[in-house]
Amino acid sequence: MLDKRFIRENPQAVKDAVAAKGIDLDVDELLQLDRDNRKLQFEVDEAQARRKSFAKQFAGADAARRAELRAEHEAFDRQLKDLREQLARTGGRLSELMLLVPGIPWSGAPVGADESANVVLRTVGEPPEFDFTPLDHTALAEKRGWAEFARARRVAGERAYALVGDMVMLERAVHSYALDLLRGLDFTPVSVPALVREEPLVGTGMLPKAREEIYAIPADDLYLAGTAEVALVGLHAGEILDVGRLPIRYAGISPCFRREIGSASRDVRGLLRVHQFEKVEQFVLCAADEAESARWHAELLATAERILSDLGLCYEVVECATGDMGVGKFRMNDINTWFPSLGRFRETHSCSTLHDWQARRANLRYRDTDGTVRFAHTLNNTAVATPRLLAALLENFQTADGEVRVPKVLRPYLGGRELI
Ligand SMILES: Nc1ncnc2c1ncn2[C@@H]1O[C@H](COS(=O)(=O)NC(=O)[C@@H](N)CO)[C@@H](O)[C@H]1O
Repeated sequence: MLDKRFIRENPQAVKDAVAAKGIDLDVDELLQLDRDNRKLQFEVDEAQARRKSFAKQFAGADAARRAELRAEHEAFDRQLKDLREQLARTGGRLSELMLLVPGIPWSGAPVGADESANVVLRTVGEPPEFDFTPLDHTALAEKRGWAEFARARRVAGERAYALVGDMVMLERAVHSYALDLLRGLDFTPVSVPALVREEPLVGTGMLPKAREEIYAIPADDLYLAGTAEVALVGLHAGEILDVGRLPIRYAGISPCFRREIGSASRDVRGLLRVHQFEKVEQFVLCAADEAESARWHAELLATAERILSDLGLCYEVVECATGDMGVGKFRMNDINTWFPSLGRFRETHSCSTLHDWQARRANLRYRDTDGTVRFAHTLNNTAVATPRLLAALLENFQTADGEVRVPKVLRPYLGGRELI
């Protein structure tokens, strides 16, 4: 959400963002609704003031005059009721459109309709060379009995999987390593609900836009969140935080659920695109200062790069285009990791700066040193998301006889084993 005053004063900037992000929103309709809404609000306020004067006139009037005043009063009340109904309709429509307004993308974002316009900023490490024909992660996991696909699908339908044996231990090792690393950076681990109400989904920007991607549980008016980011944004919603508590840094952990309607035919095999997965999420809530947000964006990105470098994986950092970054983003960098079976890089991390776009929706505020109450800035990035990252580890570190070399940083979590 943007500030209405900003939209009134910068209509072209908002229209440019709408076009660059491919949003279906008529900014002129919104501005007209805003004018109508303010005019109606003024008329209602004025009418209510006039209504108060009736009581005084009534008190000093004789019987005949009172009868006249009563008739006027009834006509007047009908008119006020009608005004209030118009105001409610206009206000409701305006609130709907305000939720569609995109965040203004930063000037360095490539302008383009989708990820094909993304620009690779740097590639780090080298794709592994094999002196044998490497297996893809699905074949390797099945060969080693590390995953159940067919049986899991009998239980949970398409894209379901079960991790078995050492794959479970590897997943926990990856998460524990990421959590320990984040704790060392003063991020507080928080295990958050994946069962959430509608408000934090609206606050994060997942609703109204991506409703068809979210599992809903209408019997309880609940939803399954696709990322811990939702609960982390919602955690302090409605509070006014003391500026001394900022920046709030959370390492959020939760299962993540996604219907993947938009990708129905893609990655239907294996562990790359599933309906339920586990993620450690980097989340920052900081003061409303662009330099502060830029600093945290760089830190969150560097931490994800450090994780991939520590794991020994080859990756590229990408500047996301306006049409790929999503409605609320100011800036988004993806990190794509090398997958030998694909012979290309696939996204494993996504780092975003949102300035106060989420905070306005979620009512996330803080009291500044001068006493001013401001909307905060929020940022997020993946630390690790499994099983997609496990698939990368299996494929990149497999040996000719189907074992997997354990990255040094994970060995302490796997009883010191160098091979699984
Ligand atoms: N359907 C899925 N199956 C497996 N992994 C997924 C799926 N969707 C996303 N991921 C993993 O989760 C990471 C983050 O997802 S994201 O939507 O890009 N971004 C977020 O959720 C942000 N909150 C940052 O984590 C992705 O980079 C990918 O590694």
